[in-house]
Amino acid sequence: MTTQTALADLQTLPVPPEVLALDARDPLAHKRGDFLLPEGVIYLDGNSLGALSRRVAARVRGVTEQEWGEALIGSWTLGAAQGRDWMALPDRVAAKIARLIGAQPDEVAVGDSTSVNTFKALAAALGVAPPERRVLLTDADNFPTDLYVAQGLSALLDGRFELRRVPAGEVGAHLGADVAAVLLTQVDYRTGRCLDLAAISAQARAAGVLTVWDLAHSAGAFPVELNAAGADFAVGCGYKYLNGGPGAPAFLYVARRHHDRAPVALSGWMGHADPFEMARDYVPAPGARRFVTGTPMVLSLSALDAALDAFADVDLQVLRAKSLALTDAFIGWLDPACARLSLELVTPRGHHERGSQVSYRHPQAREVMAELIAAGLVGDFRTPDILRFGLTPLYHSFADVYRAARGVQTILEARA
Ligand SMILES: Cc1ncc(COP(=O)(O)O)c(C=O)c1O
Ligand SMILES: Nc1ccccc1C(=O)C[C@H](N)C(=O)O
Repeated sequence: MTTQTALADLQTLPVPPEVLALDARDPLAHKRGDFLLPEGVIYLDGNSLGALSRRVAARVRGVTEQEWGEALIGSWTLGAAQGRDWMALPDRVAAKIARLIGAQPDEVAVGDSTSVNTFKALAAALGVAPPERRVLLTDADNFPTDLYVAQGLSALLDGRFELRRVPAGEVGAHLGADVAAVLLTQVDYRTGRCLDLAAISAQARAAGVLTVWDLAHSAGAFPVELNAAGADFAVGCGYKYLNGGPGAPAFLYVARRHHDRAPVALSGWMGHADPFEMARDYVPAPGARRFVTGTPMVLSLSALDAALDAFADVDLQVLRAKSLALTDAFIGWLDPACARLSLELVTPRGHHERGSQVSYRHPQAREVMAELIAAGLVGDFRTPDILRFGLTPLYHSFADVYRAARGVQTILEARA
């Protein structure tokens, strides 16, 4: 039997009653109906590109056809009166994201990519750090864009800051008197390992080091408490767990205490206190809005705005509990077969150390993932040997996860 045939009926694979019982008790089960997931696919890649929700599809149509097509320029200038406040979109979206990351609405700026916001955050952090601190500390295995942006900024600043890369687990030991800021991604994109944001932020603060958190794999996956942790800066993606769509605008968090001191590296007119005054000199808008650079990306901001409504009635503790239950279940269903199938779990088993994904090492990970995807089980391969499965508590059922675990097992058994 080929693996394709073995997996042909994955979507309809019978699910044991105890798994169905988990779905029957799932307080978020009704959320799945909000999403337009393709037939015949089990999609475990919401940590790369979140799924399309119905309200996003409808909103994008409305913004395109009515707000743009019919009202044209009026949607900028007459917007508020007609409920089409394009100019206020970044702030409206910021307020929705703020709730998910434990921040105040005026501490969040929305727009640009995560990479660009990482640049803004690092420049702001280095700008408020005491001048004698000359090291920018980061995880040696950080996501590439974080490393590249840090390298680029360090070069731009003529090497005034040394980029020091250490293993994530050793960051605490490197928070010395020469360190200005530390850039960390909370959830490792390969392994799904989650750093203790509160503990590290507290430790950094005690050492006089500013924190810059990349929440790409955190925001919308579980509650983040930036204010409570005393975190300084953070960035994150709009298109992963927030489901804002491909290339969705990203966010930047700047703690209030830094607003009036932190330099705005990309000081554009849309972060000006009064853009249409067309003044010669930059005067920052109040709060984090000053970090918005150019014209709001209306189509993609509208999509993200609509996508975020899926979270409006969601208790984030419930979201976290379901995420952990899903990842626990997936790990548990595959555990007995791991040794036989050369799968090595690289995601931590401890709840406090886990994001919302499960990753395994496998010697033929690239080929295995290609087969899984061809069979309708979509996860990711990440170099050099990682199989990665993103579990999203808003739209996954325990039945999906059961079938996915069976699918992985079937493919690997057929190869063995
Ligand atoms: C940790 C992390 N940071 C940043 C990014 C992406 O940044 P950008 O949206 O600028 O491509 C990703 C994924 O693409 C990521 O996983
Ligand atoms: N933005 C993308 C564009 C194309 C393909 C993947 C991405 C991802 O986001 C990858 C993700 N950051 C990851 O953790 O692997």
